[in-house]
This record gives sequence, structure tokens and C-alpha cells, in this order.
Amino acid sequence: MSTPAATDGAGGGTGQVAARARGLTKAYGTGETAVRALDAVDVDIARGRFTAVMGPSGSGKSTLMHCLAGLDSVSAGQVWLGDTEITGLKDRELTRLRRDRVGFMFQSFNLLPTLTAAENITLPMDIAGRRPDKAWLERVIDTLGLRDRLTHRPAQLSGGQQQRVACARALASRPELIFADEPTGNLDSRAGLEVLGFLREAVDRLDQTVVMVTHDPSAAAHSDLVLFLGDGRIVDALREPTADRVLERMKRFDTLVPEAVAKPDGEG
Ligand SMILES: Nc1ncnc2c1ncn2[C@@H]1O[C@H](COP(=O)(O)OP(=O)(O)OP(=O)(O)O)[C@@H](O)[C@H]1O
Repeated sequence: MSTPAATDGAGGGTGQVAARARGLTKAYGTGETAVRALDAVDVDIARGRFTAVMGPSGSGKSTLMHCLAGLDSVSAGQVWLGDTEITGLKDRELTRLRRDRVGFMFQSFNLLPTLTAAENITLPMDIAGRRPDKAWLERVIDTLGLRDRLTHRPAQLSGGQQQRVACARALASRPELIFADEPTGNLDSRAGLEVLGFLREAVDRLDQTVVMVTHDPSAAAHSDLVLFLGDGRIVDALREPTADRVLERMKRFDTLVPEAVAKPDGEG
């Protein structure tokens, strides 16, 4: 299924595409043990929107994110970040592109314990030898409510605050696209809600583009569009999601599994 970008519906997106894939296929291994993690996926990620990716375990969510972010090579098909085709780029070009144009947030915050919050936020830019845009950085810090935590080290911050620092770090270079892999996975529900609220604000107030992989229907409900993956394909999309509608859609995957198991000869 080809998914139109979330260019209509709620919010004020520009209608442009931040990332795009055509015929994106990723296989692991060869012969009988080969796994087709992604099977000819066509997808458009709308700029200035919050897109969630859901699906059963093993459906290809992380693989899709890694291929779109240039963290993993593809077996076939093409991927673009903005107007740049990233499939076919050399490793060094890809590293630079990721560094300059993509932000990442992971379940584990990956903050350096010896650095302050402020130092952690600007670390990727410091490594790249880039000067942060000061006005932008101030805005990110205020939007995320980190102003009075800047001199604290990670151990002096709560889990939610640490994830907010990780969020600010992803936003600091004003990337074209932010990929978040289960960003609330290690947080209690209140801190998780807070981080989702900040990602939402990053899209609404700072005009950022976010793609988030999640297992949690109420987390997905903060997005503008949920893409559902099943067996390496995009099998459905839900605009302006609510947790209930996402949950309903996810339940249909559960009912499909016993059916497949009930057909040992592999038909259907
Ligand atoms: N490095 C690898 N080598 C072999 N198979 C892999 C590798 N990475 C992923 N796979 C397989 O590809 C398929 C998709 O994996 P992926 O991690 O993208 O799924 P996912 O939807 O993110 O799963 P989960 O929700 O459990 O994290 C799975 O069948 C997985 O076993």
C-alpha cells in the first residue's frame, strides 16, 4: 500500500515531503533463513508533521526507521531525505548527512554522565565542529522547560528530564527530520506523556518533523498520522488518531495471527 503523506487533516503542514521511500526492500540473510524485513514499501513522510509507526513485533518498524535515517543499507528500492537520494551514498557522505540533517532519540537516553545537560545537548554539534544557532537553542531549551536544569548532570535529573535533554539534543541542530525509537519506553506514564507533549510542541511550535516508532497506542495518539506495518509492508494508515482507534486497529493484527497459524499448509 502506498501512503500519501499527512499533508491534509489537522495542523499546518507545508505539504512538502521530508523523507520518501519507493520500493524499499530490506532482506536479512540468504537462502532458507532469509527474512524480508521490508517488502517494497512506498512511503512519504510529511514535513512539519508527527508520524507514528506501529505494528506487531517483528513487522519491520525499526528496520523502516533505520533505512529512512540512513543507519542501515537497503536491499532494493530508493530512499530520499528531502531532495537527496541517500541510497547509493558512500558511508562517509551518509555519516555527514545524518550528522547534519537528522536527529535521533532512543529509548535509552544515551546521555554522557560526566557532562552537564547543556553540554550533552550541544555535544553532537561540538563533535561536528558546528556552532549552534543560539536563538534556536534558547527556544528549544525554553520549549522543553530545561532552563533551570542546564548545569545538572544526568544523575541529578529525573528520567523524564533526561529524556527532555535527549529531545533537546535531537532538536539542537534543527534537523530536517527527527527519528524517535520508543522514546517513552523507559519512562513512567507521566514522564512519558510529558515527552510526547514536547515532541508535539516541537512539531507545532518549532515546525520540526518527527517520526516515532512505538508500541503504545496512547503514545501514537499524539501523532498526526499512524502508519501500521505488518510483515514488512504498510498495511494501513490512520489520520488524527485516538488511542481507542489505534488499539482497535492493533487488535486486528492479533486476530490475523491465529488464522495464519491455523493454515499449516501455508496458504492465504
Ligand atoms: N540484523 C538482523 N539480522 C537478521 N534479521 C533481522 C535483523 N534485524 C531485524 N531482523 C528481522 O527483521 C524483521 C523486522 O525486524 P524489526 O526489528 O524491524 O521489527 P520491529 O517491528 O521493529 O520489531 P519490535 O517491535 O519487536 O522491535 C524481524 O523478523 C527480525 O527478526
